[in-house]
Amino acid sequence: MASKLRYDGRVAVVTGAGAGLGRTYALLLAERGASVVVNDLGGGRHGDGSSTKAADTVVQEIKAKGGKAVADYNSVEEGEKIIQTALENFGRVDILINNAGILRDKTFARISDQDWDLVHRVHLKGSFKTTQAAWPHMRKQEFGRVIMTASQSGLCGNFGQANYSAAKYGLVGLNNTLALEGQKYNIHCNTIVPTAASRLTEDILPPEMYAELKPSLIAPVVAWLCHESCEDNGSIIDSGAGFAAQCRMYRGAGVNLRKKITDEVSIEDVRDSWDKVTDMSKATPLSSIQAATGNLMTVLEELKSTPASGKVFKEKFSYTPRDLILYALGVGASTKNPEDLRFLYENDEQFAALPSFYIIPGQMIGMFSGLWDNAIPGKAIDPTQLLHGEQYVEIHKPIQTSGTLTNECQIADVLDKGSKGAVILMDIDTFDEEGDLVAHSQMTVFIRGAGEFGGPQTSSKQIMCAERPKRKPDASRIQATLLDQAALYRLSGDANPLHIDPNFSAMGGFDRPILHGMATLGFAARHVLELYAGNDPNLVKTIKVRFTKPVLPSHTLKTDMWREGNRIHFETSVIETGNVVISGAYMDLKEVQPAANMHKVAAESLKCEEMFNEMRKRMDADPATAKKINGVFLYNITKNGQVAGKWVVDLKQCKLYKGDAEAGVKVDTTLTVDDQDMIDITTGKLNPQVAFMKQKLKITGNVMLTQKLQGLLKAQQSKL
Ligand SMILES: CCCCCCC[C@@H](O)CC(=O)SCCNC(=O)CCNC(=O)[C@H](O)C(C)(C)COP(=O)(O)OP(=O)(O)OC[C@H]1O[C@@H](n2cnc3c(N)ncnc32)[C@H](O)[C@@H]1OP(=O)(O)O
Repeated sequence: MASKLRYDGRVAVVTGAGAGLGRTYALLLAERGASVVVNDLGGGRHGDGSSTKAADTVVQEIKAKGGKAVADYNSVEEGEKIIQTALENFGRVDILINNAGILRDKTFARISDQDWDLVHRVHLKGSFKTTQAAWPHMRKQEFGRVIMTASQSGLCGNFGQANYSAAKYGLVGLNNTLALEGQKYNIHCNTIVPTAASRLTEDILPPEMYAELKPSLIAPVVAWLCHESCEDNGSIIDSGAGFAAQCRMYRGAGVNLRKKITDEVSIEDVRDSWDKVTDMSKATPLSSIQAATGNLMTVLEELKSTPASGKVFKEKFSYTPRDLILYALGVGASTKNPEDLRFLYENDEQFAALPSFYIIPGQMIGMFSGLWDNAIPGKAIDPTQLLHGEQYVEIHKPIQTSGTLTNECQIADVLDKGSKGAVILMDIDTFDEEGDLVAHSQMTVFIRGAGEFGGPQTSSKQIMCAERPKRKPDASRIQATLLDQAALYRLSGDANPLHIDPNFSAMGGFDRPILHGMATLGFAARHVLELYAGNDPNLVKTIKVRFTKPVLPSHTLKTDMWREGNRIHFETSVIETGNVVISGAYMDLKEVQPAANMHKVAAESLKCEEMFNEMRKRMDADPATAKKINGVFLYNITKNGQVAGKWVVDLKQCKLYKGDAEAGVKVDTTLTVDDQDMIDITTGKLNPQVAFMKQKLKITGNVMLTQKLQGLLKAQQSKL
């Protein structure tokens, strides 16, 4: 067996050592060689009276066993006198066990000032006075072991002991700080939380338990804490009945009540986060004040680099009929379709906003609110790498044709798409002047190269696209965009230079400025509206799209549609490239109203596409002929002579462009396409527009006709 721990040469002061725990400590330490000051005022357990008997008896006991001890009868409130006794009798003080205590139990309402003060004076002030008197001697000798005596009544509370609990918990605080201040002088301060049979507990604990709570089962724990080889400092040890355990203050993982460093905290924020505030499942010990406050520093640092998620930005957006008309023009509404007058003419009986216009008020606010600053932790947003990723809108109430709307925008989430980029989800609620919700939108912005910041890859807040049916489209609509489509669209508020400035778009990696995603969406949504909602904006409930490839102004858009109940799935591609540019898209309608001319519109679109495809096939099959021909104009002329569509077919590149010279294609000939048939201009039967174009562009050269075109031409010629 290892040698017994000894305290030879050590001088121990034990307060309240006349009975109970104090007496047992004194006896044990003396037995192991310490010289002991047995302090006891000899009063009652309520702090009344005094007598020398208690201390004297213990001193005699010690001496009878051959130990060294001296009695002290001072009150701990005069702790300096007790320490003086140690110095005078033994020349030093090494160990101080602050054990003396009294009770003045009363329910809180009945505690008098005297009850309160007396308990505090004995426990808290007494420990302070005695320890402070010993402190300089311990510092000087660079050794000290101090014990505070707390209680479960302090740690947990106990009915009828408010004064005692407060004093006992106060001793824990005193212990914590003395442990820090004494450390460098090898003064260790620890706290015992005893549950023992003593005169303080004899009528509090049940008799069967009282018998088991012998002070002698706790004394070794205290003695160990007082030994020079014990390195604990600041520990709080709960002990009783031969059991001992460290107690600690723990703190839960907690929650940041603010979303951004500039935010304030509201009472509602606290209420809404309360579950997280009080969750102790991931609690860790509060080991030091540095660790505790250091954690707050970490929280602050995180806040500084946290996206503005959660912060609501409010701003107003005013518009007039002019804005609705300009927007409609920007997304391809045209007077050539009389049905479109309701979006283009303020005196039209049904004049209204296009459904996709409901996105505009919020999008503009979102773009300029500064909400994006710091959106991606640790990354600055490079505007040249920013692309509109997805868009959702849910229309709740029709807007007037002019007015002021209020938008509330907030970042819903920021997603990490690894090496591809970051995705910012922004939610926007738009309210009218009556405070009614007009629309809820979600705008998704893709920032290329801004990923890998450790964020989530997906979000439950993202409104998802829907997969289209696998069958062939139920209907399709083709419409060419203008070369100046982006220049026109940007007048609706999105002045992003990506859509107009060649230098800026080059920095973004594009050959020339690209079309706004919202312009493409506007075209596609109009196509669906026209074919499935009778061009009635009031039938539209929701629109959702994903922009999958950029569109260039002058590209020809083809929107394929699939009806599934009141949901119209759609997908938009660019005829010239074959690229799908909008996917996973849908429009939910209150009810479906197929266009009266749907069959015709769809057939017309398909005819154009078919023609184009035939030409491409022919080009592939006959490259020799193809070499001789640069381009062909295609005109879609309605019965009343209006040009409903015009394209340049670049036969070299096998691409179809919006039909004017700026597309950069040398045109060899022009074909006009009637609603039904086609006319070869070489017959001389030119309509005025084609003649003008031919003259203007000085068209000469070969005509290349597909077999189908030749057939149609023959039929037409025979009619003529
Ligand atoms: C403050 C200012 C606010 C500004 C708001 C907008 C302002 C406007 O002026 C800007 C515009 O209008 S830009 C024009 C319209 N948009 C476009 O042209 C973008 C077209 N899309 C693309 O080029 C690619 O899809 C591309 C590049 C976006 C992604 O393609 P890839 O890099 O090849 O990525 P991919 O491998 O397909 O997918 C990687 C992960 O990202 C998700 N994802 C893909 N496309 C997305 C899109 N469009 N939107 C949202 N998420 C998209 C994928 O699902 C994938 O995620 P996961 O790995 O989790 O499956």
